[in-house]
Amino acid sequence: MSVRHLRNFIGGRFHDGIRTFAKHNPADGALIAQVHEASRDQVDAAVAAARAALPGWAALPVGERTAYLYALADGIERRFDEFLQAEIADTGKPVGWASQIDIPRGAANFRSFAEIARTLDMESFMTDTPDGRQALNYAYRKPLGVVGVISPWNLPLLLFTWKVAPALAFGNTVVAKPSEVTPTTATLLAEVAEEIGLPPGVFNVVHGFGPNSAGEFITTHPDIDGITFTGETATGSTIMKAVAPGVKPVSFELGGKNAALVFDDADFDAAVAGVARSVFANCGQVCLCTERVYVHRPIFDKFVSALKIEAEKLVLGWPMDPATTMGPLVSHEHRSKVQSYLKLAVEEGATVVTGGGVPTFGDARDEGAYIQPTIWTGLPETARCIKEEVFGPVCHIAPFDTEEDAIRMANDTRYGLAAAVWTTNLTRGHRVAQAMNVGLAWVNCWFLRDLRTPFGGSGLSGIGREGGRHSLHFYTEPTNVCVKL
Ligand SMILES: NC(=O)c1ccc[n+]([C@@H]2O[C@H](COP(=O)([O-])OP(=O)(O)OC[C@H]3O[C@@H](n4cnc5c(N)ncnc54)[C@H](O)[C@@H]3O)[C@@H](O)[C@H]2O)c1
Ligand SMILES: O=C/C=C/C=C(\O)C(=O)O
Repeated sequence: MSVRHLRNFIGGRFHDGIRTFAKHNPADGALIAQVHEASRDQVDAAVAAARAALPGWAALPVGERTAYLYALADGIERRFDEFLQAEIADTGKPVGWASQIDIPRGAANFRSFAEIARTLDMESFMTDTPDGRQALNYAYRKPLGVVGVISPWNLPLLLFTWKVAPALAFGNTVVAKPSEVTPTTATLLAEVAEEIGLPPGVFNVVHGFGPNSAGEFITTHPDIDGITFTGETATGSTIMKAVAPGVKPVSFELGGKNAALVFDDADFDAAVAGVARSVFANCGQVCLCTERVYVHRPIFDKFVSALKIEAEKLVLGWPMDPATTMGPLVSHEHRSKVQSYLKLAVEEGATVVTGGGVPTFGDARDEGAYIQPTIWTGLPETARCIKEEVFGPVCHIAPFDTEEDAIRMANDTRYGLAAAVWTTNLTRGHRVAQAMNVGLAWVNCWFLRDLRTPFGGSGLSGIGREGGRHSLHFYTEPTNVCVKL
């Protein structure tokens, strides 16, 4: 594959950066792109372009504004294969997953938020007044303004568009920075924006890193009105400090240490298949992935054996091979982090049921960032491997005796993102799901998404919710108008 140059998209035009950095394919280490890092001046220029474009974009009739979003969705689909190849080369994720999840959701995010923006109602109240008359209150919503979007590497296009789409739909303009680890599909989206004639400055893409680079330049910029960020909890904390002087609103989707609870009344095969998916999908690199599995004691041994079989069935192949069910981790740096947990788990006393190391292939994949799917048992609930997010294809399985124990153990975390409950007892399913201290509780499924629902987490997993009208709340500011009648 030829080496692409990924440039910054500012004010509707592509610009070289101050320097370039290399982007490698995590499957075989091949150089795939030179990325143009934006300077502080270029981030300033992007913010200025977004500010200049804001009044015109915000004033467009909603039908005209959303027509651009539908065109962006169509544009992604027109270049589907190019987006797909780029996402796979950047991340190493299997073609089966990327073609069903990442790229379709890129288009769906634009369509869904266009639909939501077109069909919004408005909050209003009739209020009795002391003189026996009435007043009409209504919450008139205006765009937040120039929104800074900072996104991670695990679902690059999906998570980038999950924020860009609502921001644009509700009349904001955007300065967005994709992860330096996965910069390509954001650049392709900028090309689509250019192709469809999106007004210059409405959507700007700058490349770079966090500290002392585009990430920090965005979050500390005085003329940005709010920041929406998905990534690590520690980065969220840094960004909060950066925006504090300007008291800017933030929306944070951060890490997780998500539990799956498997009851003895579950459909056993469905639970095994579902947990295998929630642990190993995308090589464990979805914020929603399960890393702690709690299983009812009567079926514990049987479940551990069955999940081991599922893990060992995974095909660690080339990402573009349709038979591949697990690709490499996103980078060697990330693999080093995951490996440090594989080592730590053993030091902490884990029994390694399967995996625990790096596979060898005897071909160019040995230069890649592959890791074995890994299952542990036997760790105390206080172990670091039970408390800290690994973000790899790993889980610990522990037994529980009662529903109360399961709920207590699942909730014993400072994160609060997602949980999955496996049971055929519907009452129990609702009860346990409602008892989970998380933003997202699934029953007999996982990562089943309706884009109108609130998405996000509590505790260390984030601040606020996005999705449907929850996105409206972040991306707009209401002016309550009270009219005495
Ligand atoms: N809750 C969710 O919805 C969700 C979704 C996906 C990923 N995640 C989390 O994201 C993490 C993995 O992603 P990652 O490693 O790319 O996260 P990360 O925090 O390292 O990086 C995310 C983005 O922040 C930028 N950044 C880093 N430091 C910055 C700084 N000081 N100022 C401004 N920007 C900065 C990076 O360049 C990147 O674009 C995991 O913890 C995962 O759980 C959460
Ligand atoms: O890695 C985190 C996954 C996030 C998923 C979404 O934001 C979504 O499905 O909208």
